[in-house]
Amino acid sequence: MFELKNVRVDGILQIEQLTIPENQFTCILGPSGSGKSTLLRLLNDLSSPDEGEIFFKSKPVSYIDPLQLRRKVVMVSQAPVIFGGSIEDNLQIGLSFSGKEAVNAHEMESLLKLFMLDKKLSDEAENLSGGEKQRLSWARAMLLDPEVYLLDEPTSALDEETARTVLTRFYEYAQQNSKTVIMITHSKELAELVAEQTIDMSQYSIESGLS
Ligand SMILES: Nc1ncnc2c1ncn2[C@@H]1O[C@H](COP(=O)(O)OP(=O)(O)OP(=O)(O)O)[C@@H](O)[C@H]1O
Repeated sequence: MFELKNVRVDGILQIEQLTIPENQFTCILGPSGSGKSTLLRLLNDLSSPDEGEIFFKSKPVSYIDPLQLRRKVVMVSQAPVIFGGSIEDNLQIGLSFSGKEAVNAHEMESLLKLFMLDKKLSDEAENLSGGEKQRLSWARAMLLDPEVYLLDEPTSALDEETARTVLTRFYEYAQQNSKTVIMITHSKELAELVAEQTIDMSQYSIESGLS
């Protein structure tokens, strides 16, 4: 699904060749500062390499309209993005940004259940805890039904049990719907739970001392 060739981000990353397969769950592991988020941002053109090329479905990312690319390749960032208003507003806003039709309350409630969010759609999103906001942000991405999910430590603010349950459910959804998932995690245990392959960033990090 993605191929990186001779990619260099000055002072951060040097990747001669890396392939990330379609319809699989890939986990990115590596020490803090090793360039995991930088790699993820390259994949949906939120940043560009100083050298080299990234291909999405054999097409150079630099030739694809960034908005079109980001409809197919959706990022759930480390710090959840929450808008003013209710939980429902926060779920629908992603759809309206991308010109998609609104979903009904039943669909949104099922999603809250999947993410173990015991809240009403009318509740204020700003009042949610950090871990709840993280899951709301993730749920919003799911409504967009992208081909690829880029997840930057989506369970970092969750307790171990909730992280395992939510991730297992998401894994099952991804399997059933042939989604490609690329997830950064610091947890080897979570990676073992869901990863079909792992990328160890130490080998690509210019800060060689990190490995
Ligand atoms: N826009 C930027 N300009 C300059 N340096 C940057 C920029 N973004 C990231 N860096 C640096 O690049 C290195 C890699 O950062 P990155 O966020 O990709 O690491 P990471 O592996 O995701 O770290 P963590 O696990 O702590 O989130 C860090 O040293 C960071 O300070």
